[in-house]
Parts: sequence; C-alpha cells; structure tokens
Amino acid sequence: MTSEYAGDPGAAIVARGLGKRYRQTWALREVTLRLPAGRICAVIGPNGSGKSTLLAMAAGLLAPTTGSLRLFGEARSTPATRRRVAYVAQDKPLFPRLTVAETLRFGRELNPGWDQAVAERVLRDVDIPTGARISALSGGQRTCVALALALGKRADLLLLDEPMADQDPLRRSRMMGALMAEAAEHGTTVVIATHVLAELDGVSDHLWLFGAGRLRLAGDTEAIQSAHALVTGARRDGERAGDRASNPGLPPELAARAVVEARATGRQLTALVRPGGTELEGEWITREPSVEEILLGYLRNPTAPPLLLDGGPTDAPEVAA
Ligand SMILES: Nc1ncnc2c1ncn2[C@@H]1O[C@H](COP(=O)(O)OP(=O)(O)OP(=O)(O)O)[C@@H](O)[C@H]1O
Repeated sequence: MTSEYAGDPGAAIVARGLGKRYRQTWALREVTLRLPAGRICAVIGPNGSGKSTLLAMAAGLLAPTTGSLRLFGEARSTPATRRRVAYVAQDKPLFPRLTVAETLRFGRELNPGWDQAVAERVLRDVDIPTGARISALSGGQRTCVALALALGKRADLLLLDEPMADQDPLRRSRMMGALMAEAAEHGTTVVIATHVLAELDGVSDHLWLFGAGRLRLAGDTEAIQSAHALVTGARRDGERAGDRASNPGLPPELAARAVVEARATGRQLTALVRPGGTELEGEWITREPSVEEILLGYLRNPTAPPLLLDGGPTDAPEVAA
C-alpha cells in the first residue's frame, strides 16, 4: 500500500476507479475523486445516476465492485472510520415505537462522542417535541430527528442522502441553517445529495454531478464557475441552436469551444461554454454563470463534455478498500 494514498488525512474522501455493479447493471463506474476535509459537497444528478450508491459505499454499507474508497486516509469500513462518519439514508430508518427522547438516548448509548445539546437544539429549532412517538411524526419531522441523530454523533463526515426532500420551505431553510452552523463550528465535512439546485448557491463549496453512473462534473465550486462562461448574442440568419457540443448550427467562434449547452429563444442565442480559444468578436455578452445555471446546462445536455477538476491520487493501490 502506498503511504501517500493511505495517509491522506487531509482528504475526507478519496476514490479511485470506484465502481458498483448490481448483477448486470453498473450503478457507478470509474469514479475518481478527492474531497478535502471541511468541505460542503453537493452531489447532483438525475434519478438513478448513482448518488445514493456512492453515499452508501462511503458509509460502509455497500462494497465496491471495482476500485477503492478511503475516508480520512483510512479504509472506509473499519470501526474507527465508522465512528467518524454519520449517514442519513434516503429512507431515514428509525424505530417507530420509540419517542424522540428515547431515540436520542439510543444515539447517546451508541456513540461515545455524543452531543446531547446539539441534537436537542436541532429539534428545538424545528419545533419537534421530544415526547412525541416516532410513529406519530410526519415524514419531514422524522427526517429532522434523523438529522439531529447525525449531528449529535459529532461525526467528522456527514453523508446526507436528500435530507431536505420532504421538508417544507421554512423548515428546509432552518435545517440547512442549523446544519451549516454546526459544520462551520466543528469543521465537519458534509456530502449532501440533493435535487434542490436553487439552495446550493453560497452553501456548497464543492460539487459532484453524476449522470448514468459516471462523474461528469467535479471540483471546487468556484473553480467550476470560473471554468464556464454564459454567452448571449443575436442569432445570425441560418443558424439554429442545438444541444450538442459539436453543434453545426453554432457560429464558428462558439463551436470552436467546449459547448456545454446552447439554446435559442426567439432571435437570441445563449450558450454555456468553457472559456478558451480566440476572443469572442461581435455583439456577444459574456458573464460568469451561477452554479444553478451550470448544473442545469449539464443536466439538460447529457452528452456535454465532462469536467473533472478533483484530480485524485496518482499512486493509489487498486485494491478495494
Ligand atoms: N439494490 C439494488 N439492486 C439493483 N439495482 C440497484 C439497487 N440499488 C440501486 N440500483 C440501481 O443503481 C442505479 C443507481 O441508483 P442510485 O439509487 O444510486 O441512484 P440515485 O442517483 O441515488 O437516484 P435518486 O435520485 O432517484 O435517489 C439505478 O439504476 C438503480 O436502479
């Protein structure tokens, strides 16, 4: 085992050539990424693109078919690593017969570093009475209890699979606020799978976008933003917008770049491109796109060229870890 890879404690997650196959179907293929500790990483992708599979492998609940996955430089499924990780699964399994208070007591007994005050504060923030039975809570309220359990564990890495999907807008914003405050105070790394793109701006500082089991976009959010430009201009006669990188309908100065997506609205052409090549001449207006605009561009065009800025270890062992 190479020491550089195994001893990369500055990285919360390092994956190399990671893949997961269910019978004949690959849920995830050839994923190589590195998430520095302390980051808030959003995991985006259409239904079935492999997000939950990645999180479940990181949580030590699924074994990779290929490649390796390490947390804080260590094998992901050792007891020591598991203690550093809290995972909120999509279905948020809780014991329905227990009360909220009994559920927290359970959390305290299982976790040596348990922080009762944090768990109680999260529940108070969203008005969940600790005397209520889990079976009497709504789906959204149960999610809050699952998040309180995860935060009370005081883990170094929080893996959250669509935690806000069943929250009303007010509770969603309160939960995100509580989560971000806790993460900032303790330097916790958070990996959060979500479909809610609008709420990522200013929250996540790292992004992974998956499509059909492959990583399509990965890296620091600011680096991804500065690697794209949103270009708007008037269509010329005979041009038509399409959504392929090699779009013959694009003006030559745009077609020469990596085009993520191009769309026409009336006489106007808007294209999400990667900067490079010659300066754009003529009446083009260029600006930096928002994170949401970039993600939507990649989601709308599944054939857009991938941009993988995470790098990854170069001398990592090939064995599954
Ligand atoms: N236990 C399983 N057995 C067989 N196939 C599975 C299993 N779990 C997931 N898959 C398949 O693996 C692929 C990835 O699924 P995964 O749940 O990771 O996607 P996802 O991006 O989390 O989707 P969603 O946004 O709907 O939660 C899908 O094609 C899914 O059908």
